[in-house]
Amino acid sequence: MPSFNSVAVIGAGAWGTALAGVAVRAGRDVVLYARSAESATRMTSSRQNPRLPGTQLAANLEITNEIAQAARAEIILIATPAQHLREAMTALAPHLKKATPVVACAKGIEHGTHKFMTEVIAATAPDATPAILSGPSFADDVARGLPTAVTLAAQDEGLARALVQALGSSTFRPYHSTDIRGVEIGGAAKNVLAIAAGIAVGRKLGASAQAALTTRGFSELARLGLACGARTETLVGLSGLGDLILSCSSLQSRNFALGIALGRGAPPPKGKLAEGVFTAPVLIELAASQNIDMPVSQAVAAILGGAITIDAAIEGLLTRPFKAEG
Ligand SMILES: NC(=O)C1=CN([C@@H]2O[C@H](COP(=O)(O)OP(=O)(O)OC[C@H]3O[C@@H](n4cnc5c(N)ncnc54)[C@H](O)[C@@H]3O)[C@@H](O)[C@H]2O)C=CC1
Ligand SMILES: O=C(CO)COP(=O)(O)O
Repeated sequence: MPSFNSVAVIGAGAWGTALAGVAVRAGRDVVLYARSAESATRMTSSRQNPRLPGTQLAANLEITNEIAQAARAEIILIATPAQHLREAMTALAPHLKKATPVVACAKGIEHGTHKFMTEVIAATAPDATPAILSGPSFADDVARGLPTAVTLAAQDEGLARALVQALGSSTFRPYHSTDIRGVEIGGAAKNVLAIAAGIAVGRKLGASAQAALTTRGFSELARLGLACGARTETLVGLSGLGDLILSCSSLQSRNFALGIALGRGAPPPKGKLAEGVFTAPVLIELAASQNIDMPVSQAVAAILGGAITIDAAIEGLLTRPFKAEG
């Protein structure tokens, strides 16, 4: 099993900064890459990141604006938004050493190409080794050192284990897997379903409806996952059901919070990345291409796209024909 000592995190937003802290806690040499030279300089002197208020950056965390410096690390974690992954990888790829593990930490599916996160990595850096990290984990919780568990998948089980050893600690517990596709489908779909759960809460449909929507949401996530080759144990694990439960029930979730605002007819929270908005149209295109019925995700995509009102979408879901559970 390889052993790794250095980690670079690309993307100095909330999640990238929290993950950089994780790697420091695990005892690695860590560099955090910020795209803007100005924010790299500011973070270096203030030891704060406005995207993660209240978190003191570790004294030994290096912050850089030089992509070539970041590319020298033995492990790369990419924590940009999903739709920015290709751009970040394109800048990084020419500097990477062969076979460097590049771990996708974003949750989404690429517009236009329908590519999952590790597929974008493989397309932009064919000599790198893609992996994925996903699970129920708010950046703020992770940055505060609260206990969290996630799934970390790579095609090669030995590599997945080695990445877990390099990043894991008592408060950040990755479970290793080789089911890359299962991990990335769970992370992408849960954001769309969290918007639906938020809408139900914002519309005051009640706790029972919230539980029913979350469960039926899981059912469609699992249908798509299985059609795409994911394993059941992944779909019911941390990166699937675990993250879905968190995001469909916690006000900390930006996707859930967006749904609540929509349900109330209030303006969406400002300056907050809600990946489900970008994932919804691609997710339903992907589902259609696999002949998979995803009524809840379809309703979210139609609401976000302005094709249907929230009331009409709710009516549509409630009047679907009765059928066997599954
Ligand atoms: N915030 C959270 O609690 C969690 C977020 N995630 C996922 O992580 C991803 C990022 O989310 P956040 O960090 O919360 O968003 P954010 O909006 O706080 O930060 C995104 C960062 O990416 C940077 N960025 C954008 N394009 C870039 C590029 N080409 N090169 C380098 N940096 C670039 C931006 O400058 C910004 O600093 C999303 O896919 C999200 O779903 C996953 C787990 C937890
Ligand atoms: O992915 C997350 C928790 O696992 C963060 O959720 P939001 O992006 O909805 O805030």
